[in-house]
Amino acid sequence: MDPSEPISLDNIGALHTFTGSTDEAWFYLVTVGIEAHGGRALAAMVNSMTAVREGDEARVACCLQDIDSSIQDINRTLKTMYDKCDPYLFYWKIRPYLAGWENMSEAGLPHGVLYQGVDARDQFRQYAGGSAGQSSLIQAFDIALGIAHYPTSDQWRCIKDEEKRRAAQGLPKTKPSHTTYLYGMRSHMPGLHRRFLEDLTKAANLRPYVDSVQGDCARWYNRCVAGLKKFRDLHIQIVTRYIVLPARKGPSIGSFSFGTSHPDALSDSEAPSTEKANAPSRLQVKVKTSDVPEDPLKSPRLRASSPTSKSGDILYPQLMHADRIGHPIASQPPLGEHGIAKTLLDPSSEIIRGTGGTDLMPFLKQVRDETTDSLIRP
Ligand code: HEM
Repeated sequence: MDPSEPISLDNIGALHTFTGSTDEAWFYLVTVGIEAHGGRALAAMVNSMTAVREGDEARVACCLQDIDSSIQDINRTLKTMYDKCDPYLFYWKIRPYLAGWENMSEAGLPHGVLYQGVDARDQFRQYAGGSAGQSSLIQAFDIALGIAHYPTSDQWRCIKDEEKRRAAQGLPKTKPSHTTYLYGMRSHMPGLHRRFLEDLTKAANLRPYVDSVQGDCARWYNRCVAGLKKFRDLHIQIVTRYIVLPARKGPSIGSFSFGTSHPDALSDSEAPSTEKANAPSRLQVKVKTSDVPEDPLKSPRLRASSPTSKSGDILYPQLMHADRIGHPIASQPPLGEHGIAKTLLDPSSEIIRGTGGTDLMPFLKQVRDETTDSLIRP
């Protein structure tokens, strides 16, 4: 980056990537570009809250206008993902490095990954993969605008297990508002970002104020909410192109490429419904639960190897069930046919997981709809 120039997509580059591809670099750079546009919105959020406390209606409207303009820039930047990041390459080549190993039992990692030689005792660890769900910027918009999120049914199941565990250990129950996936992602943020979100939550006063004064404030407030809803619509379209469709299609080269039609061609109504997104796949391979070891310590077979050849394919090292010395296990369906996002143990459910382990389409749609719910009615 040239420090004398502003942070923009033309002025930043990636020093390191897993794959050495420009597609991977672009995936990170677009995210950075979005964060850069968000900077001025953060200042406007804090400013607007002070203005509310001082009862300065005109200033509140002005700050909301700044927030709106930053969201518009963010949305324009998000759309550029298609320009230099190919969905097929993303799903099959880049994403395995980002997938993580938390809530990934369905992908064959019921206990996470065995860390050997890291500390005295070899143990399984579970870590969520990298996701821009860990962006403190987007959560800051939600907090400032008073947009509330709730656990999904999928998360409730995890919460119930967690509650049982806590009860067994005599620990108090978790707080409901602290049990959403988005809240959990805060533990992956830098500490100061997390603290900022906590402080912002304590200070948040915009929505009730705007609701009481209406007028210009409500108009700009609703534009901000509509902008954030648009962000989530665009993001759902991206997830459809980059995860849902490749996961459904399987690794046939040429299925998606730079020839992919522009996202604008995929209208909101064309974004897949939950039912469509979860429809049975052509490449679905049934796996018996009995095929999967109860205790992977006794039967480890999830070591890296090749999905396509015995000698190993360095493009997809994480995608193959293999024995301890890396020989593919013939009776296991190679994860390479599905990608790490797909459920394997319960093909009838056809859940597609995000890198954070969410049942992603229902989750993303719920978050989008919760955004719309906070529009202020006159
Ligand atoms: C190829 C591009 C992208 C893909 C495939 C993608 C995929 C996903 C997935 C699967 C999730 C669900 C959570 C999980 O389990 O990981 C998610 C969440 C999220 N992503 Fe992305 N993402 C992409 C780009 C971006 C970018 C550039 C941003 C910008 C900040 C972003 C922001 C978010 C946010 C904020 C969430 C949390 C849900 C929400 O607040 O709406 N994503 N993403």
